[in-house]
Amino acid sequence: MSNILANEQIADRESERELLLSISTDLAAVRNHKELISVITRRLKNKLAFSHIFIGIVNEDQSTFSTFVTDPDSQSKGHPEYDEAIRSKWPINDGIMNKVSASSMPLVFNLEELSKQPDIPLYFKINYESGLNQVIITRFSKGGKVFGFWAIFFGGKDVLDKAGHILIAGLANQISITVSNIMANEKVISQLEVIKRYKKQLEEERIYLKEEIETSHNYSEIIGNGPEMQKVFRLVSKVAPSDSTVLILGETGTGKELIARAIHNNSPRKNSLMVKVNCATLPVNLIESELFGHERGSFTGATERRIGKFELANNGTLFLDEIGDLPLELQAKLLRALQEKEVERIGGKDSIKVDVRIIAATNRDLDKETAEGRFRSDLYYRLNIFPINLPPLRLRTEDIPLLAAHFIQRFSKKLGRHIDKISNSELQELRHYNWPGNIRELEHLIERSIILTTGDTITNIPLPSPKPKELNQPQQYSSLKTIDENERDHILTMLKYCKGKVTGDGGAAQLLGVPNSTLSSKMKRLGIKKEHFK
Ligand SMILES: Nc1ncnc2c1ncn2[C@@H]1O[C@H](COP(=O)(O)OP(=O)(O)OP(=O)(O)O)[C@@H](O)[C@H]1O
Repeated sequence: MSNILANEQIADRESERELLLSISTDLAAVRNHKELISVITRRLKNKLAFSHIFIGIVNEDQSTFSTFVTDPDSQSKGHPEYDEAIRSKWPINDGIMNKVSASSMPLVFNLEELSKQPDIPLYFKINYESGLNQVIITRFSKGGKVFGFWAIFFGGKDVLDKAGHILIAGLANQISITVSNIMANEKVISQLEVIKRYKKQLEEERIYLKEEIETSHNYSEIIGNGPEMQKVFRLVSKVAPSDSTVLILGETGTGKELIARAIHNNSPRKNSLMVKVNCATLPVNLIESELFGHERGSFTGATERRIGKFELANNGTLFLDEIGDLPLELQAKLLRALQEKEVERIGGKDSIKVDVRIIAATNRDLDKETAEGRFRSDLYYRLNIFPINLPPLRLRTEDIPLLAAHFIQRFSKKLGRHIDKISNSELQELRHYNWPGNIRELEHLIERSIILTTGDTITNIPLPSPKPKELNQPQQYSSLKTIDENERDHILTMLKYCKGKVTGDGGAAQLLGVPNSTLSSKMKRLGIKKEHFK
């Protein structure tokens, strides 16, 4: 008789060993939660006759645990509190899990008895209320640290003998290895996601830089032989080697960005980036994110984390173009960043140290803007450390022949033409024109002339013609007026001359050599309305 028992026990152990061996092969192939639950239910449900299983993982706080997987066919699924139960975080120190944590063997609990406790965790309560009677819970541990739990719920009572407990302990060991592999796998996947996001961001930055190089660096030659520009060049060479903040002032198209690049390229920061931010073209919240960056989800539309131009310019130069147009609420934030030399991304918690040289530019009269409360005086003082005034082209007509030759050479090469001269009479015309759009206007006019010219000499420059008398008189620009006032007067003169035509052929935007949108925004800013010029 005892021999028969011994034989049966030997046979049972054999079959358990086989089960452990074969399930370990299946578990080794598991990659995710779904496959894990599928192997456990497929291989063990009949053998152990359980009703429901649950695997929980200890959270980073080490004092709570959360669901890792549950049996999708559990009979407790219909319970009204089931969803809440599997979504919650549970304290380990609940009188049950802390006991399991301390035991190397599975522990058995009677759900009916547990349910009599006033503070029974919801998870046990709903399983009891769903008709389950017993739960066997085993800890998962690694390197002496408990990192999860495996709970097996049964409908009957006293369903497992000692051998069953030993089998569960053995299985728990194998399942814990699989769970830990899945967690490691998920960590790698999420890190890969982060790397992918960084890669995307770097790609965006690369595109930004490429565009910047294509649009600006090719045009880095600065022409200017006359005394006005020579004075500017002397200032540039004095200030470039230092880290001083520079404020470049001048009308539109006078070459402020070109000078900013020259300062950067002649500074010790030349091997890092000069990053440009146009403070006039973006709405407030976008400029803030443009300058300081944002964390993912910090505002609607912030689907990715993005670094700001301050960070991008670290160790280099930040060129704040149209600084006079920066909204007041951002002026305070900019001032703080300049003073503290650190920035905070929108939605971020930490400050990031930045080492950035600032060059700012504007065509506004900042003295007036400050006096009228549109520009913070403290920010103005902070920026106005080394001002450089760029003269308008009408005050340095001696540079016109060289500039014209420079642009003729550039555009005939670009357009594949062989034009290398301009007739004397046309050159005289250029010298007498008033250049409201300054060098940019000259640049555009020469490009247009090259397209229209058939021989090798430009004989006709499509200057606004017949030129309105007043446009040929530089003295109309009063040095007593502010840049804005002069600009307003000039735009009005042009609009009147064009009989109120703002855009299109022969319209004021074309004659001023600026895009339609630029003229419209200038008119808005300077308060120019239809009734003023019609
Ligand atoms: N001294 C110069 N020599 C050669 N090209 C110049 C010079 N100054 C300006 N330019 C050219 O004129 C155009 C306008 O210059 P830039 O964009 O630097 O002007 P800006 O003052 O920054 O204008 P805005 O105020 O409208 O931004 C550019 O294409 C630039 O290359």
